[in-house]
Amino acid sequence: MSQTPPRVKIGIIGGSGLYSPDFLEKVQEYKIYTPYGAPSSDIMIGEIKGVKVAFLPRHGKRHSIPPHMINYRANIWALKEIGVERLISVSAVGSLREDYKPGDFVCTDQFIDMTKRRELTFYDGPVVAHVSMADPFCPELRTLCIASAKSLGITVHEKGTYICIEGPRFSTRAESRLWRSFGADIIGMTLIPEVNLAREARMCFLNIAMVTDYDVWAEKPVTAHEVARVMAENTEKVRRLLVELIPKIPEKRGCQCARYLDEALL
Ligand SMILES: CSC[C@H]1O[C@H](OP(=O)(O)O)[C@H](O)[C@@H]1O
Ligand SMILES: Nc1ncnc2[nH]cnc12
Repeated sequence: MSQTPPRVKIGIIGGSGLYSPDFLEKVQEYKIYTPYGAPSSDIMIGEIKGVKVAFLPRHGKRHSIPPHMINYRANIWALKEIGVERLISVSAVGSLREDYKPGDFVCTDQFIDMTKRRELTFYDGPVVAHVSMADPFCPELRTLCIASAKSLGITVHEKGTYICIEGPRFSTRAESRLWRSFGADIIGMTLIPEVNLAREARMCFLNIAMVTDYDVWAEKPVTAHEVARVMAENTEKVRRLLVELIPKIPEKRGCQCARYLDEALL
């Protein structure tokens, strides 16, 4: 393991089924210390077509960390520490509507937070921050992601509201019907507080959601094994999308993601 990590502007947080950066070249691992403790694993840094990329599996390399126990603050802090400005999070999600089918991708554009007991901010006082979350995802990265998916022939839904539940259990049928009535399109357990913390860290944030199941509003209840199986069948598409997308990301940011914090601090 190397000691001092290089500066890296693009980061990926892998979710269920995406535990290794085997789509990167020249990968090296770095241990990063944070004031919040250890991130989910060592940070792996490699390259795609000459572009440096950091990779971190949020559930750990062997999926040993459940969604409610992930140290989200340590993960975002560690990525910020090595220079990450643009963060791509990959998630397995259930579908809450018929036309978002298992195997489809969703470029998430909104979220609803139903989590209950997570550390939601880097600003616990005395410095107080209320960041705007009206538009939580980077418009530049979303446009590039949608274009890249289309160019590869991957079915991508250009919008989707992700409802984040506390987990680790799946929803009841009544809850699943309720989430649908809220207007949510997809469901998962990990977007919150990753996306909030990334904004507080002045990062651009993109969520690539891969539909693995129809949750439980449809007839058959979802199981963790089903999610893992569908994700395993589709991770190759995720890898191809990342390899297509990342070299297209411009060096300079043209969005306002880095500036939201300026208007948030009291
Ligand atoms: C393995 S089933 C539920 C699990 O899968 C999703 O993980 P991720 O968002 O990291 O891809 C979901 O949020 C749950 O954590
Ligand atoms: N149906 C579902 N509910 C919550 N998280 C999920 N991750 C994948 N499928 C899910």
